[in-house]
Amino acid sequence: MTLLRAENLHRAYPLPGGRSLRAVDGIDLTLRRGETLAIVGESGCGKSTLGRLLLRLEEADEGRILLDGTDLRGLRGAALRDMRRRVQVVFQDPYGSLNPRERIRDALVRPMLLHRLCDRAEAERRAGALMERVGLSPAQLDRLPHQFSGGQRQRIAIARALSVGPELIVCDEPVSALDVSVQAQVVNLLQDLQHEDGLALVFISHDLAVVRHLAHHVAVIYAGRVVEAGTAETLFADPRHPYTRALLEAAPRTDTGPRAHAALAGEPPNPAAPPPGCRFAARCPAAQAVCREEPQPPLREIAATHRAACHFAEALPPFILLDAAPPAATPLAARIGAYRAARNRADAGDAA
Ligand SMILES: Nc1ncnc2c1ncn2[C@@H]1O[C@H](COP(=O)(O)OP(=O)(O)OP(=O)(O)O)[C@@H](O)[C@H]1O
Repeated sequence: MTLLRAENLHRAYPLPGGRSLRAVDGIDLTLRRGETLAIVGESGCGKSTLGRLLLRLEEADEGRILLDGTDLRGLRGAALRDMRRRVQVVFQDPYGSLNPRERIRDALVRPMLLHRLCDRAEAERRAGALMERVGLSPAQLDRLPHQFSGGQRQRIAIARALSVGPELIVCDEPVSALDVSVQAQVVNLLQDLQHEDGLALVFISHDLAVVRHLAHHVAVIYAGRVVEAGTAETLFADPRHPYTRALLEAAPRTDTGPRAHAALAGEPPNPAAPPPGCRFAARCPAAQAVCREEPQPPLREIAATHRAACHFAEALPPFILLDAAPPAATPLAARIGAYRAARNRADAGDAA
């Protein structure tokens, strides 16, 4: 069932003065066939770097990426080309990834010819069918990218990814640049395609509201490391890392309002000089001396399919999300205080 496994992935960027910025700092992931793994975290936490490593658009410094048990890092020639067919990508900005001077017909036909999947006539026929699959008309095949809306362009990018029959699509913030009303349509399309083709998706996003709707599994990244991972159901109902809780608290709650970026008090640590202890300690309302003094604890199992990297994962109080609280703007501390107060009220109610 496992399609993709990443083990101990590292990627550092050299900085002047011999220092380095550890963008991805020891990440493990598992994704099963036909499922969606969401990678979430704030801007700069390393999500896109991780996506590029999985796609081999960039090489990991260390670690393994296994697709059906084969390490992608060793692949060359025909084997690498086949991997590039099996693992496709959809980026945030389809306008950037579609050639503005290339007709949609050519954008869809070219990958099929490149991978020698069929002849041109058949590729043209398939291009028409792909347009229909993503909710566009084959009559639009001779248009250029600028003649489509943002949402339509993202549908085309998805059609292009599908054209070569992938098993996995890495989607890097695929709906973040779209209007909220269009976001849901594109997410629904991805889910339909996944259902029909048994596609696996890595869905990179800062938007927990979107992730909640489509992920089977979620990995929460902070400062280059996974701090919590589990099924979406468990993670949203019973988050055990204070960072996940803070992200959930800071995320907009409704599907109607604008999706602000998760606003958390304070800043993530400088990835070129992370603190010696837990990287979240400086922003964490539950932090104690051990969090600053001991190295960041590794991910450990706290229930079947649920892991968290926090000394106090089990000791945290039940998580209560206050729907009444205004989204996004409230500082982290106030939010933590608000859900603590709600918990206390709930406890008092239980005792009564
Ligand atoms: N090519 C690069 N050279 C140097 N530093 C880089 C490079 N690419 C990314 N970084 C740095 O690595 C860290 C992780 O960046 P990355 O883009 O992976 O994060 P992200 O979570 O995807 O953020 P965003 O959502 O803003 O894209 C950041 O500190 C970023 O500045």
